Amino acid sequence: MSDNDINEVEHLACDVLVIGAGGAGLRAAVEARLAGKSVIVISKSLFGKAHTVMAEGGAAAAMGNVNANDNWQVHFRDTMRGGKFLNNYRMAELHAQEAPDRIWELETYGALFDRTPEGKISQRNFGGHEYPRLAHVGDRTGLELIRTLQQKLVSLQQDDEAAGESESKLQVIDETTITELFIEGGAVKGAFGYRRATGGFMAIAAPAIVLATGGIGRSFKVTSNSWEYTGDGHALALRAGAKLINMEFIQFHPTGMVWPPSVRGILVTESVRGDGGVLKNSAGERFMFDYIPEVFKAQYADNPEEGDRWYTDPDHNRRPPELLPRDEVARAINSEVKAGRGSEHGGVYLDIASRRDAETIRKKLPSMYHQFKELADVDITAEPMEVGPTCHYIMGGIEVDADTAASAVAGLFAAGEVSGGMHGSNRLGGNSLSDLLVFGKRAGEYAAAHASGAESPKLTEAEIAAAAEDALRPFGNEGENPYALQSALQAVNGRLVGIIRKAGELEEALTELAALESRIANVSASGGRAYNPGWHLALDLRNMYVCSVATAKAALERDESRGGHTREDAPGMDPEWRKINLVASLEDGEVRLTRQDVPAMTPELLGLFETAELSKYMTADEYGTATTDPSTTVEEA
Ligand SMILES: Cc1cc2nc3c(=O)[nH]c(=O)nc-3n(C[C@H](O)[C@H](O)[C@H](O)COP(=O)(O)OP(=O)(O)OC[C@H]3O[C@@H](n4cnc5c(N)ncnc54)[C@H](O)[C@@H]3O)c2cc1C
Repeated sequence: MSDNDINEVEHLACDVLVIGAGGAGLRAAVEARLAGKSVIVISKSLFGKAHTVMAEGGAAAAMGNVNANDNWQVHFRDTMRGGKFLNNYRMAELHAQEAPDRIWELETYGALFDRTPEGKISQRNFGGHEYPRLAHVGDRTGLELIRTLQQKLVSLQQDDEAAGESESKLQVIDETTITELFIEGGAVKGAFGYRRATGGFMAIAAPAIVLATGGIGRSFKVTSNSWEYTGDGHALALRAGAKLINMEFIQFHPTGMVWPPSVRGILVTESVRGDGGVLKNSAGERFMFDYIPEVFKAQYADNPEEGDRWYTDPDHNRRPPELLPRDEVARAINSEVKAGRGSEHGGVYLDIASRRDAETIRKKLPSMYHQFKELADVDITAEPMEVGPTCHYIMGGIEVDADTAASAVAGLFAAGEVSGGMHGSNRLGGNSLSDLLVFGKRAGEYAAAHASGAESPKLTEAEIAAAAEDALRPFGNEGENPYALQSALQAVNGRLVGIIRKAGELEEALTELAALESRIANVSASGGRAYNPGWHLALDLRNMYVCSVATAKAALERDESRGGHTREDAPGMDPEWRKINLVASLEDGEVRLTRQDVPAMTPELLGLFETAELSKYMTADEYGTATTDPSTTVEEA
């Protein structure tokens, strides 16, 4: 039997297919199974190996365990401020309201969070959050989250067995990459993929699909993301007819490792700053005090003494500027390095050694301690770390309905990092783990509901054969090596679409990307189909390409600076741009951009902010109708 014999295709079927086994995918799978549906979860990497497992700092939820003043309204306000008011307000509202329940629910599934002295779930400070809000397990929160959700999956499988089912109705297939979605009449009906280990093909019929594939970070060389984050879900959705929004907004986390070169980009958790670490330049100055933007001046300390007092007395002092939202801190580091005040290897210093005792550091930041000791031979209890910005997260993603997580394609849902809107132009730390729990659950629930009313779809041999032919094309090509092409793509993005952008450079990026298009279409793979990472990368490249074009086009169009999009030639936020989402779709294989209104916040939610604050972001006609209720002002709510 030849390699590409159609008879080798495995045929599977389920009610709800979940693509991605990170936090969003697993939470969706649990919900869909609890709703009585048969579920298949597919994961490109090993089961359990997802971004979620790498999450360090914690999950943001206004439980009020450490500061009783916290509540969903304060969390909502922080999230909108962090996103510079471009967020889909309804997603931010649902997220703030439901995150505490999603965390407590994890406890009922068996999660063991760190505790306060009174025995409640402990919560830590993070940038942009007014109160300590991140439920955590040391600096290994994602590991506990994934462990717990996997355990829940196993218990649901055991329930199936106890109920006498011959096979569980919740199946997990790992090391399998989905390369195509099947669409008929504007609705999804299944997916096609290959097993990485054997190269064998698989076709899965399903009336409802949840995309939970994470981000795009591997389109940049310096990134905290791992190999599988190649924008697959974003690209699958585009090709299926769904839309992407806000693709210009990419988060460069301020603190990645910068030395040695082999580990450049690996994340240094924000918890280091949340737990007292400060940023210094080569002159030993705490430079963040020079970078507090006008819109945040009221909330951040303007001197080190007040900033330091805040750690023990947050009710009477303002936060230190090291805890500004990530976009602000990343830009500040970039400016210090550019001004010649950087560290030896092109970053700045992050110092916790002079601020906390060695035992506290080792207890609160065990992974960071080991990471620096083992990878850089630096003892963070005795010396500062060298850090610099690293591509970390994409705020842009599949446009979804806030309540149902449904995309524009019938039966196609999205949750977690692959979806867009929730975080506006910049995500606050900790808001991703809570986002994926809240919207993972919703996606599972509504996908199950969609499947209930749907007929079992049929996949045709012709469409399966076409998907197989596409997947095998690199073996017949005589083009370039996929690794060389990935490097070329990363170089364009890093040089021209990075942390600071200019119109001329973005135009250059689009020209260079266009030149890469045919080279990527002609990428070649050699060898057999079993365990062939070169072939796998060849298939991923077209996804990275289309995401990169969407980002560069939107970054060129948005001539203002906001959150994770900084235009040197258009500094400052423009209130007119705040009203606009840039929406990408695919027409005849080309990425097209359209402008779409950002949904207007309800008067009740506008009323949670003071007019003076809204006036910094919005035009007068937008906030003019806001009635500021004195009982819910920024200080009191
Ligand atoms: C080092 C690090 C630390 C972080 N710390 C925090 C933190 O403390 N708090 C916080 O809120 N956020 C944090 N984040 C961000 C957060 O972890 C991620 O945004 C989040 O986990 C994304 O979850 P997800 O479920 O959307 O996707 P992921 O967890 O990324 O999972 C994606 C899944 O999709 C699969 N997949 C991808 N493509 C395909 C395909 N084609 N076919 C089949 N499967 C596919 C992958 O194999 C994987 O199973 C951190 C991120 C990193 C990198």
